[in-house]
Amino acid sequence: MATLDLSDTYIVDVPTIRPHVLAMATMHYQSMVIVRLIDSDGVEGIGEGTTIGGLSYGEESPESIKSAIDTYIIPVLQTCDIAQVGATMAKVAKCVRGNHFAKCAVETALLDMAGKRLGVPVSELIGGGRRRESLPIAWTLASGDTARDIAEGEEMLDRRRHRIFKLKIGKREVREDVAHVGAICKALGNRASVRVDVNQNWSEAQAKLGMAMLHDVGCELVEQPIAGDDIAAMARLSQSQPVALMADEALHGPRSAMRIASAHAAGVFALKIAQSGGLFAAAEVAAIGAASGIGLYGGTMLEGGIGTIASAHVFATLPELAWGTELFGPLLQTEEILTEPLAYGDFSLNLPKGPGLGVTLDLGKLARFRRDAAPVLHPVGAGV
Ligand SMILES: O=C(O)C[C@H]1C=CC(=O)O1
Ligand SMILES: [Mn+2]
Repeated sequence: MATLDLSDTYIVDVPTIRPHVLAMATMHYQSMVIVRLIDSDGVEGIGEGTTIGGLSYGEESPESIKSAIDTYIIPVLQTCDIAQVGATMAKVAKCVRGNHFAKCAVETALLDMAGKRLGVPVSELIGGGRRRESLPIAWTLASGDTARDIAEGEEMLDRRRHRIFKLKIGKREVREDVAHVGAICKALGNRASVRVDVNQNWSEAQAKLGMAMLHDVGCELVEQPIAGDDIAAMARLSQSQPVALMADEALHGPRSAMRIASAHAAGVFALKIAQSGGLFAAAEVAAIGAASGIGLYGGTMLEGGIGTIASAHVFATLPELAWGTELFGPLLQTEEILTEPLAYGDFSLNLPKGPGLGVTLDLGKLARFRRDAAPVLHPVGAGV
């Protein structure tokens, strides 16, 4: 039996190394919600709930994630034996609808504590346990400038950090975007895999044209070309276009995964722990995808070190991960908020072997970056 003794939730704003240009927002910093729990035996757990661009990506914002945790989820935890993670999260699900990012942050912290109590990594508490020690890591080229993206891609190849590149498109005219992708495919040639993410910004007609043209210039995968709730149109595109369609914003946990799989509306799933509603739910999405012959990809919400390693623990349990992962979030930030940075190298991320998540929060950095204690001055007009 373990009861919750102490908890706190922080919004942490860390600048990005360069502007990150997406169809719906340009990021100059990343805002992460960090939760810390300490139980009656003094065992500590940490979790993260992070979205992109305030409310421009999804239905939860950093502020709503913090408020859902503090106001509604922590009081439920106070009534539970938090050593029983599954039972605790089932009770949370009964009391709090939706709020997947907030639930994911809390479930992460509970699993971190459970792993520490049992002396095993979190990956051993998911599915059949860990099957791989490292994961391939893609990088997103999204400076907004083709020449700069090519130079960045070359640098990543030289440093053996990434050889899978995702390009963010959907903001410009379709033909302009395809020219940008074509130039990058030509420059990086057969040394890299080039994919795109449209973040829902095309109409079906634009997607039909764009996907056909993207296939012709050598792009291997098109992520969420149209609205994620238009499953029928996703199915038409996925079944008619030669390039693979990956579902991202369309996926909100096992039931949405089942709907997309049944409709043959995607060839690939972008697995995300936060969008799925937690680590267990993400593993269920993966199982539905795998059983339906859908390729799997380990996605990110550009989390920092905690959310990134939590995702890695889940992805490391998967038998097949045909499209690799994009767990590069901490590398997009100027500083990591962990005492030891995550182990990137040789195009991969290596998993920690220690109990729980296997990472430690740097309390000095937390104090420096937390929004309430150290307000950050953002450039005027930059926003998110
Ligand atoms: O997939 C998304 O839409 C979010 C994210 C993942 C990589 C990146 O650059 O943005
Ligand atoms: Mn995406």
